[in-house]
Amino acid sequence: MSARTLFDKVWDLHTISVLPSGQTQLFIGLHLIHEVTSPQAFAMLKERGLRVMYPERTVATVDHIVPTEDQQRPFQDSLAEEMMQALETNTKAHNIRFHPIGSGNQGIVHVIAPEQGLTQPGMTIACGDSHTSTHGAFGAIAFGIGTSQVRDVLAAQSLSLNKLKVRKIEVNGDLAPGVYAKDVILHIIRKLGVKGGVGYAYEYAGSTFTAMDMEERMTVCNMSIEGGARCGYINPDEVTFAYLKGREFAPQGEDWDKAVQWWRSIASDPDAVYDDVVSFRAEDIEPTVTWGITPGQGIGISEPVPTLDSLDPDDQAIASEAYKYMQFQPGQPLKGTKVDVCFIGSCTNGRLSDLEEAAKVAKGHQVAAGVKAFVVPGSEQVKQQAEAAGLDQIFQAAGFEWREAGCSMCLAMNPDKLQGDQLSASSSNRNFKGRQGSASGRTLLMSPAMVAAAAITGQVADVRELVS
Ligand SMILES: CC(C)[C@H](C(=O)O)[C@@H](O)C(=O)O
Ligand code: SF4
Repeated sequence: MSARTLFDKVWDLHTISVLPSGQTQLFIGLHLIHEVTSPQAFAMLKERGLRVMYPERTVATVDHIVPTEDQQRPFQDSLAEEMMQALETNTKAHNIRFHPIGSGNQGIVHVIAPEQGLTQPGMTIACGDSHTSTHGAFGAIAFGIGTSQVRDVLAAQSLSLNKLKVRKIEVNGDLAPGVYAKDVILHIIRKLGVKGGVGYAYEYAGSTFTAMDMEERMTVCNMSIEGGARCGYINPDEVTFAYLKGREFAPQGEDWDKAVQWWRSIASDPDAVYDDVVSFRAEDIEPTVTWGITPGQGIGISEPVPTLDSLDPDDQAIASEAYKYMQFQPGQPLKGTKVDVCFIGSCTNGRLSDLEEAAKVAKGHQVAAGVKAFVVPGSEQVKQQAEAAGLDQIFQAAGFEWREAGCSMCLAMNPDKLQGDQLSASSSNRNFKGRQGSASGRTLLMSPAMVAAAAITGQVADVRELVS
C-alpha cells in the first residue's frame, strides 16, 4: 500500500462504513464525558429507551463546575449541583467509570485520561469538549463533539463524520530559554489564523516537537482547535511509550510489547503525502502573549500591539473590536501593562511540568501588591505530585493561592471569576470576550512561566529577564 499519514491509517482502521451521504461512520475507541455536555445526551438516550453500548469504553470526570476552594456538597451554585447529581446518577445507572472529587483521580478530562494511560496511540477518542484535540499528543485521532453526538457515541459508539484533510506543520530547531510549547502553538495560530485549520487535522512534526516531553506535546495539541483544526496530533515515538509504560490503563506484559509494535506501525510513513505543509523555525519564536480577543491575536513580548495598517485586511475588523474591548492602543507595548489577576492552570497548562516552570520563576519572590495570583492543578494527581515536590510551599510563600483541581478561571463556570474589566494573565487557551466570568473581563494568554513573571512584577513581563 502507498505511504500514508497516521490520520489516514487510524481513520481507515476505525471506519465501520461509508454512508450514502459520503460521510464515514467511525468507531470511537474511547469516550470521555463530563458534567456539562453529558446530562442532555443521557436524557435523549432515556427518551428513546436506549442503553450505553460500551460502558467500558466510557469514562467520566467532573471538572468545569468544580469549586476550587469550598468543595462541600451540595454546591452553593444549584445549577452546578444539578449537573453534578446528573453525572452521578447517569454513570451509576449505566455502569460507567466515574472519578469523583476526592477519588485521587478527578480532574480536567484532558488531564486525567492521559495520566491514567487511557489515552493511547492509534485510538479514536471523542469527548463533548472542544479541547479533546489534546489527546492527539499521543498519536490518537481525538475530536471534540457536541451534545447530540455525545448521545450518538453513548448509543452506538460511533460518529458520522466528514474525513479531514491533513496539514503537516513542521517546526525545527531548539527553543530558546524562556520559550515554551505554549509559545509555539500561540505562534502557529498567530501565523495560520484561528480559521486556518478548518477542514484539516494538524500533524505537528519536526525536531522541536520530537524534543518535547508528553506534557509539552499536549499543550500544543490542546490548542489545535483554537487554530480551527478539529484535531491535531504528533506521531508516537519513544517519548510517548516511556510516558505510557506502567500507567494504570496502559497495556501490561506481553500486551505491552505487541502494543508498542502496533503503535510504531501507525505513525505517518516518511514519504506520506500531505494536503498541505507549512514550516516554522523554533529560533523565530519568542515568549508570545495575546493582546486581543482571539487566540490568533498574539505578539512576541518584545513587539508592540499591531497597528491596523500592519494587519491583513481580513484581520482588521476584529482588531478594531479588540483594541476597544481590551482598552489597548495600536502600537503600544504590552510589556509593562499592569495586570490584576494571574491564573495558572487549565487543560492547556495545568500539568506538573507547567507548575514546575512557574514555581521556578516565583521562587523567592512575592506576588506584587494588588495582584491576585492563584494556581489550580489540572487534576488531583497533579496536585498530589506537586505537593510531594514542595511546589505548593513555593507558591504559597510567594503569595499565590493554592487550590483544588478543576477548570477554574479558564471558563469560570464555577466561583473563580474576574470582576469588572480586570486584566488577567492566564495560562489557559481562550481570550474571548467575557471568557473568564465577567462581561468586560480581559484575558492575556501566555505560558505559565510568563504568568508567574506577571504575578511577581505586577505587569506583563518578559520571563527571560527574570530567570537566567
Ligand atoms: C463546556 C465545554 C462544552 C467547553 C468546550 O467545549 O470547550 C469548555 O470546555 C471550553 O473550554 O469552552
Ligand atoms: S480547562 Fe478550560 S479549555 Fe480545558 S476543558 Fe476546562 S474549560 Fe475547557
